[in-house]
Amino acid sequence: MSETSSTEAREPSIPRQPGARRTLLEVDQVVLRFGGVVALNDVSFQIHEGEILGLIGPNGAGKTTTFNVMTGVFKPTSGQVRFDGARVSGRKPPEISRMGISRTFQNIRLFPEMTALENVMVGTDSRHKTSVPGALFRLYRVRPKPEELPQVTSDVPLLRIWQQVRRTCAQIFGLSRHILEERAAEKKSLELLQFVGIEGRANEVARNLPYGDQRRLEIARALATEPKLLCLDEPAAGFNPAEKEQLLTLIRQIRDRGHTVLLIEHDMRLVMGVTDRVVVLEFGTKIADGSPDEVSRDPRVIAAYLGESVDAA
Ligand SMILES: Nc1ncnc2c1ncn2[C@@H]1O[C@H](COP(=O)(O)OP(=O)(O)OP(=O)(O)O)[C@@H](O)[C@H]1O
Repeated sequence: MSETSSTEAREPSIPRQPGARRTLLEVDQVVLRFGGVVALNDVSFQIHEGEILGLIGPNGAGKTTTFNVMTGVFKPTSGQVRFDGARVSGRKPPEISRMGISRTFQNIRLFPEMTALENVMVGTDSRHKTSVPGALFRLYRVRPKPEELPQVTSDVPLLRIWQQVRRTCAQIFGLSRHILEERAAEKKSLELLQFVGIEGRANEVARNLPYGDQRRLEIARALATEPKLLCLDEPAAGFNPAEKEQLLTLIRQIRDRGHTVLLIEHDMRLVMGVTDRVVVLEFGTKIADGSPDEVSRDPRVIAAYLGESVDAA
């Protein structure tokens, strides 16, 4: 399980109301200034374990900036973010990823020359135990499980003997932990490609994939880090209605796999259809926090969306 390396920053556990879900992430009075621009103005909200929380607001409201503060890209001017009882603010993005927060980007950021499978395998790296020297020099050997041993399958006598020798050596001397981790990563990555519905594209180079598949691939890569909290930044951008419908189902399935989800999205039908709760920002300030139904009837939210009802927006 992801555990922070330093214990000194561990905060007292966040109080929990009887019967209430555990608070997984807490944004606490966060202010972020870029020179004279106040991008986030005393923003506070919580994300509960197992929920799908929508983060909405008009353009420039501060949604992506909130993601960036949560994932360590920006350090808040004041206030802090706590995740799973530990302070996030001030940590580097890779460390925050290991703590269990993962994200996708508004503008897709894949490794364009790598295959879909390789892109997802990169995501599994943060969970590997073997260091670079350990991998290069095969420093660590572990006793493999029976199914991990080299198989003896050939009918050609000489080849069969060679396979038998390899199997016996693996039984006696063990196998490189790096090799076993790579094999497990490949298996897990293939399963994730299947989960997001693009297993047939595993060996295609990412830049050649259709746009919708690139978005799904980003989600698979983010899931490969085994996040407790997955942050999706406008995952439906550029999707047609049928693709949005599939995405809605996928987001629910992600939650059902045990991940908590934070969703930034402009498509209100999607937000209202999939979220349990919605936080609304306007000009860097939180103006509403409630169920999709409550928020869509909130006069301040309606005014923020230029007088239209949220459904219409
Ligand atoms: N690196 C930066 N430097 C200066 N100002 C920034 C920076 N990043 C964001 N801002 C400003 O912070 C404010 C919030 O921007 P942000 O991108 O978080 O909004 P958003 O709600 O995600 O908008 P959109 O829906 O258009 O993506 C905007 O005024 C933006 O110009």
